[in-house]
Amino acid sequence: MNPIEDKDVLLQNISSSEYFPITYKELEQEAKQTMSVGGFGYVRSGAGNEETLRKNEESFSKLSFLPRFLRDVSELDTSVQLFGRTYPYPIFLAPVGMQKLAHKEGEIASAKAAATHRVPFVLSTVSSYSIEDVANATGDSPKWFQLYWSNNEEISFNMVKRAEEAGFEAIVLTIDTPMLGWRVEDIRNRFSPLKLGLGKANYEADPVFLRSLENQDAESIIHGILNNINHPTLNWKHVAALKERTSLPILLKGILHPEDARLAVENGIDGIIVSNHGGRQLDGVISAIDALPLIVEEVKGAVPVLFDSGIRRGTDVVKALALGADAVFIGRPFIYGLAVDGQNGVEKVLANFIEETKISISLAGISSVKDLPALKIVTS
Ligand SMILES: Cc1cc2nc3c(=O)[nH]c(=O)nc-3n(C[C@H](O)[C@H](O)[C@H](O)COP(=O)(O)O)c2cc1C
Ligand SMILES: CCCCCCC(=O)C(=O)O
Repeated sequence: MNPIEDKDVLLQNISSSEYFPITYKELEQEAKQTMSVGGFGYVRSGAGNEETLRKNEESFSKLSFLPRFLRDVSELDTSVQLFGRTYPYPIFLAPVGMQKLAHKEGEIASAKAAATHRVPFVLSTVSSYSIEDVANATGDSPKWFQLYWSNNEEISFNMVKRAEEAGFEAIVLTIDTPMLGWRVEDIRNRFSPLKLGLGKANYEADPVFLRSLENQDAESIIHGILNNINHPTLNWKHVAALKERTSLPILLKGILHPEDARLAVENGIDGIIVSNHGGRQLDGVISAIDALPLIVEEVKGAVPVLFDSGIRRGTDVVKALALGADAVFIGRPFIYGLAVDGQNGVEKVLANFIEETKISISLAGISSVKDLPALKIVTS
């Protein structure tokens, strides 16, 4: 594929009479206009003093490319192979719960937008539409399921079984959220989406969860979710038990310490997602991009290493791949696109990411995503 062959997206951006924000800051500003104060605050904010949220972006700015020239960059291969499948770009959509906060069509709109680009969509456990709703709306497009462990582990196993039956292709177990971080903005806004019942679709559709309740009225369902969603006992034994219950690849999301990466490989995990949850969990942790090379060095190619937290534009995608990530997830930027213009907004955000990524790889003198680890990056 010629990197500048498909100029439609760029031309659309330049010639369209309808304004659509391009940069992250512009997207954030536009999204703010369409969302409730509590909803926007929930998406935008990080934990504590937002040190990590800021660091995630600042660390990217400190990385500089050392590009190569006089190489033929007329053809570009952006595809990536993971778990026996080929995806057209190294860009996926991160699991983000309760997307109705951004748009009434929530995950259905985002998943359809991902499908138009054949980009994998990761459905959160606490989504506003269920596993089955999203599967029915998106056919055979690539989808993964993100699992928040339930204290009643049979609920976890049943959700994974439902995802498997609905055609989801991988399970992402989030390990950095045994409980919610200290979210100052939400406390200030008195905003608790789970207490409002915004993330209940997968629970309401789960017979094992419903059977675990004494009553099945709205209040009991929310109470049941809250009893299960904080899961401080989660440990490696649960990971082993999960492995026994599914044949799908399992990725652990939230790894920052090389030792945990080593344990993940030892425990037969299929993939690692280096992430600090977008600075929403433990404030003061290392920026995810600074943690990435440590994990890549430890894992030595034994399993794919994926990345999220702080990706704001195509050059960030290229930096993460150059530092050894096999693919990256976009979080807040696509949620802002969803808030601004539903499915269309997510499609545009993705199109802009894809175009800027393609242009940046070529300008760095590289012709294939697989060769990006050869691109030199310095800290300045
Ligand atoms: C509003 C919001 C909700 C999120 N919900 C989930 C979730 O349900 N499960 C999960 O594993 N991560 C969740 N995340 C974290 C994302 O998957 C991802 O790690 C994070 O957004 C990356 O940071 P970035 O948005 O700054 O790029 C959420 C993030 C946001 C902003
Ligand atoms: C205790 C888990 C609640 C998760 C809520 C969704 C999420 O991950 C977030 O960052 O917010």
